Amino acid sequence: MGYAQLVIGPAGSGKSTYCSSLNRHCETVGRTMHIVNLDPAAENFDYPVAMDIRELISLEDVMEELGLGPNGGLIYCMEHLEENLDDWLTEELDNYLDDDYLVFDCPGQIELFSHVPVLRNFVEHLKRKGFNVCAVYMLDSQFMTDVTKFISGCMASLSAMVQLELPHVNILSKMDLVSDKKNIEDFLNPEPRALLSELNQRMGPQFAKLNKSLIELYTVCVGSNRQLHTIWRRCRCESQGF
Ligand SMILES: Nc1nc2c(ncn2[C@@H]2O[C@H](COP(=O)(O)OP(=O)(O)OP(=O)(O)O)[C@@H](O)[C@H]2O)c(=O)[nH]1
Repeated sequence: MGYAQLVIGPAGSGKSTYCSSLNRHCETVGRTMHIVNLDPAAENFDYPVAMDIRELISLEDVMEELGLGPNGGLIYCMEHLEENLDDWLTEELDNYLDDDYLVFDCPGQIELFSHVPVLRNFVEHLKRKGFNVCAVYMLDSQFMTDVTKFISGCMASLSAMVQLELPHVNILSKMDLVSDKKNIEDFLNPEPRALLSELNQRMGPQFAKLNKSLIELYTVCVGSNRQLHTIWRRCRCESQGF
């Protein structure tokens, strides 16, 4: 059985940087892993690319030939990938042996892990090929600096959990940019009533009922799935000067 991480999260949240850090870490501890680029728009890589969606289709070609914009073009590319799961992906996966560890660096379009079924079907295909898959959700630590951003970050991550139905780990990126780390501690294991009271203070009274429902949802999710809790990461990017 092979193993796979699907690295997802909003655009610019640090997915590629995480893949690169993970690669350096594995090199240091003598473990082998292979990083797959699933972003048809990606250009530069700070890690060795084992498999690349751009060998199948590139965003630039799609935009030029079909006259699509960057977002529509990307969805087109991902749907093309979906159509080629049994051909291109299967052939590529055949190069990997049992026990190999693949890390998929995904595009950041939120549609892919909220409602467009491409990634879900991609995961199903990996599972059929004998891979044990988990999702790694990158969240910019700026989402942990106030209650409204925190709720929005949790909801985006929750939507990926519901859509993909995978073991799911949240990782906070860009911790080096947070000046007040104490503030983040407060959000790592928050008290629902305190969250609600803060939300109500931040928003107009007409949102009180919505706020209550959101916090109830948050409480149910955290209660039933401890994985919603966020693991924070101090990204070690010394080589990039962070
Ligand atoms: N300071 C700091 N910057 C970071 C960190 N991680 C990523 N960045 C920067 O954030 C920007 C986006 O990082 P990427 O790793 O390209 O993010 P991504 O999620 O792969 O981006 P897309 O592929 O466009 O969705 C880059 O300029 C990175 O150098 C971090 O831990 N600290």
